[in-house]
Amino acid sequence: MDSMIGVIGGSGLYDIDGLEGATWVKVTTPWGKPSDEILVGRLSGTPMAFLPRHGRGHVHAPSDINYRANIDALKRLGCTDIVAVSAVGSLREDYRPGDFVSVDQYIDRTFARTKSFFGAGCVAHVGFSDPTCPRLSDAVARAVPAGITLHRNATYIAMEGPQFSTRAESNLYRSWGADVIGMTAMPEAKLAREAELCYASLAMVTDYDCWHQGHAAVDVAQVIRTLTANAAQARDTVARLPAILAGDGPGGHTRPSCPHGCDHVLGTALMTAPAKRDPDLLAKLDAVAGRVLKG
Ligand SMILES: CSC[C@H]1O[C@H](OP(=O)(O)O)[C@H](O)[C@@H]1O
Ligand SMILES: Nc1ncnc2[nH]cnc12
Repeated sequence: MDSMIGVIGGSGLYDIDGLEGATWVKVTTPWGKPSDEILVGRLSGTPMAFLPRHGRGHVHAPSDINYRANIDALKRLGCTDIVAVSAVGSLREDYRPGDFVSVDQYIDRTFARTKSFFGAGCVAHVGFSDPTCPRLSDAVARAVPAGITLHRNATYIAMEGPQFSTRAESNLYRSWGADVIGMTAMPEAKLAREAELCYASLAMVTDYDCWHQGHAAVDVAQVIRTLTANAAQARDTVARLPAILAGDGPGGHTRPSCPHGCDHVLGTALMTAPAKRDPDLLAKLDAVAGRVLKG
């Protein structure tokens, strides 16, 4: 299979540099408009697509992002892998502002978002015990430049927002064992799984949320200060990724099927009997589930 890396940029990352032949492309989807046009080009020869999650100029709030359109658009363009860059608050002393975090578990506390491509007329249940792809997460971890502290195997709590947490909530999430907090990884990671895309996180700690007695409670100015200082390292990480992924594969821009099965989850997930499926929904699922619905 030909590989294409999709990068979803979070707060503070609205474009990437160094893409050869870079063009902003408008992608239409059956789920509505993605957050923005998508920057498509090649990095070290590997096809790459970059989508700013909040749109250029940060116009979409976390609850208003069209997560389904974003994931569909990236899949429609040919992405096989998604690296989700995000700003997070730290819920632990040893995760300091400026540190990078590789998330591999999520707690979903969001409640005002559409979380599935499937539903009435085509019901599906995909496995989500391991929401990120270990192969892609390892590659992202190896791409983080030397000198940056990287914490691996972290748990991310996704809150609805847009307000930051109360101190009682922040302490509650700490007691649950969550390591970092943000507002956007859900339902993004769930939808990437449904679309059979490998998904990995590159989170950047920007603040200590509000639980830490020794630090002021989070505010946007603090988040932006840390992000501005870190954006270059996030861009470097993305720039190093193609060579690392190519070195893991058979060479060229092809890659074998995901050894963890991310690209085959729909094989066992569809519940609705073929005769009972809704043709309108099936038509919308052409990019996301075409592999299993065709023929
Ligand atoms: C600007 S602070 C809150 C904002 O930042 C994070 O965005 P992203 O995950 O896209 O990097 C957080 O989730 C909130 O949306
Ligand atoms: N403390 C925090 N809470 C939620 N989202 C965040 N993004 C960055 N810092 C955050």
